[in-house]
Amino acid sequence: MLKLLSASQIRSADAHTIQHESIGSLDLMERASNAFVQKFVAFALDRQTNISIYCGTGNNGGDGLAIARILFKNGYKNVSVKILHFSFKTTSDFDENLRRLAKTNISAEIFNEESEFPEEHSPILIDAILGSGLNKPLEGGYARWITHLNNLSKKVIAVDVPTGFFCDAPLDKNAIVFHADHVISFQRPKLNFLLPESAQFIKEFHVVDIGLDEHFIQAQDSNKVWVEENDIKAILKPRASFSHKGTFGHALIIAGQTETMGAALLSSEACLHAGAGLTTAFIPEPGLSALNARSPEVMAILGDLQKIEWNKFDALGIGPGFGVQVSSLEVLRKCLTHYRGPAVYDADALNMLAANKELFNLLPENSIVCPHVKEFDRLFGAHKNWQQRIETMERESTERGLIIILKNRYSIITAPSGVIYFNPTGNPAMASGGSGDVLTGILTALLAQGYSALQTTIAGVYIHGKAADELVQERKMFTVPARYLIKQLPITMGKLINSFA
Ligand SMILES: NC(=O)C1=CN([C@@H]2O[C@H](COP(=O)(O)OP(=O)(O)OC[C@H]3O[C@@H](n4cnc5c(N)ncnc54)[C@H](OP(=O)(O)O)[C@@H]3O)[C@@H](O)[C@H]2O)[C@@H](O)CC1
Ligand SMILES: Nc1ncnc2c1ncn2[C@@H]1O[C@H](COP(=O)(O)OP(=O)(O)O)[C@@H](O)[C@H]1O
Ligand SMILES: [K+]
Repeated sequence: MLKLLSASQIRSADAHTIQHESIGSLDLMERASNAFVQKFVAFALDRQTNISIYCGTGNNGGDGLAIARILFKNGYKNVSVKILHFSFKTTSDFDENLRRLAKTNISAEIFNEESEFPEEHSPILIDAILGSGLNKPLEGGYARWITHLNNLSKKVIAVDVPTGFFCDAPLDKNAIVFHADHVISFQRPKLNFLLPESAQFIKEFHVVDIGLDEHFIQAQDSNKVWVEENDIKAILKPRASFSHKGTFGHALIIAGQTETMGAALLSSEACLHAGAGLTTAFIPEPGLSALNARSPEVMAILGDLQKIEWNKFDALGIGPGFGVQVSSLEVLRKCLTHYRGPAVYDADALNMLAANKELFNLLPENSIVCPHVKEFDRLFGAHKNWQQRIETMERESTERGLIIILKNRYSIITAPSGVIYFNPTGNPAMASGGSGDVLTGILTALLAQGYSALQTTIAGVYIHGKAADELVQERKMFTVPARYLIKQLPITMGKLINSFA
């Protein structure tokens, strides 16, 4: 897992690396600029393309000047530099890179706040005006120039952080920010890249390693971490030779009503595919033929609550398509009072918990709750922004001992320990009804197999997104309906296990 750092912690990591690695700050800037260019070439395959690099006069601007020189050396001959010299202050590394640029044939123009805007013929703009040093919202000349540049509707690649974009403070939707098609960011994703409010400013971000001291970074005081594939490989265990269905637990999925039986089918089928030894679905009677037709491996308990032998099950998943009527509420109440094993609460189970706070207070420690944003706000109240939601889930997890998954592009997981995990996998092809039901099935299956609630959550959320990523990347699928996701699960899990051997 990689620790996520604030902008000021990254600055300390820069300073530490410079001090302890006998590398000058200028060399670090050169390294960062080289790393940027290595990634950038994929976005400008034609080396004849005109590229305009807009630079400020701080270190982000210094990067821009170095990038111009490195691109030129790499065969991009139509690179031009535009320096927005709005402040008398320059950094020494900016100054030195300006001297180095002067020795090349690259054209560089200087503008001040009042300058008229130059004609812009380049289809690609590189944003090296302001980076992580942003300390107040853009106004005056910066605001005027960025608004103008945004209106040109060019392809924009930002260096480290788009100009005007705060890395850590809550994003204002009316902020003036240089809108970026791609951000090539140094060493770590910045917190706000991972939150949906960034979508209006950034289409895609990429992170490049610039060789900052990883020991120093990992020792920083940050409770936010970025999950990596190796973490999942370390969690998942291969299946032992003499294992049998009893080894992998018996999962109970409580889901579905007549009109939403699909949710029960999807979650129980996902549970089966994610490796539960036995899966039983508690469903209303009209769903039986569909269940048998779709997943003959799955057993059923039909409608009658009294038939559930609670202590028979190693894991429970409740909620998908379950409804919030009195009979469902009765089942949920029974779960909370009669079932003592690990459990996942999703969808309508969460809606009922939101409407019946006394039941919410009965949730045992280490229960997994997996709301999407609407369910989250129903449970915990309205929030102004995602940073507030993160604060709430961190507090609720630590106070109640729960594991909370706030589902999104980068699903966020909070644990009773106070650690906040950001999941990297998943993609917009998953954005259709049923994807969440599959996640519930995966989580229940992992719990049944004996993984701890936290291991289950970190691995389950990762596998869910990774299966969809593989379908998009390897099979070029445009959308990934839930049933395809389910079929991919054993393949994805197999790769994660086998590549470790
Ligand atoms: N060794 C390293 O550290 C490395 C750093 N690297 C690069 O450096 C970048 C950070 O550079 P930076 O700290 O110089 O800040 P930058 O973003 O260029 O801003 C310049 C100055 O603008 C000012 N300012 C802020 N907000 C403002 C506003 N709204 N309106 C007007 N002015 C505003 C503020 O000055 P102040 O207001 O404090 O006087 C600020 O200092 C980082 O993103 C990466 O690209 C890499 O090369 C790797 C090695
Ligand atoms: N744009 C996206 N990028 C990544 N993951 C996504 C995206 N859209 C949806 N998902 C994932 O799909 C799932 C949707 O869950 P949910 O909203 O509960 O769906 P449903 O209840 O309809 O099954 C979540 O795990 C979410 O993270
Ligand atoms: K920038």
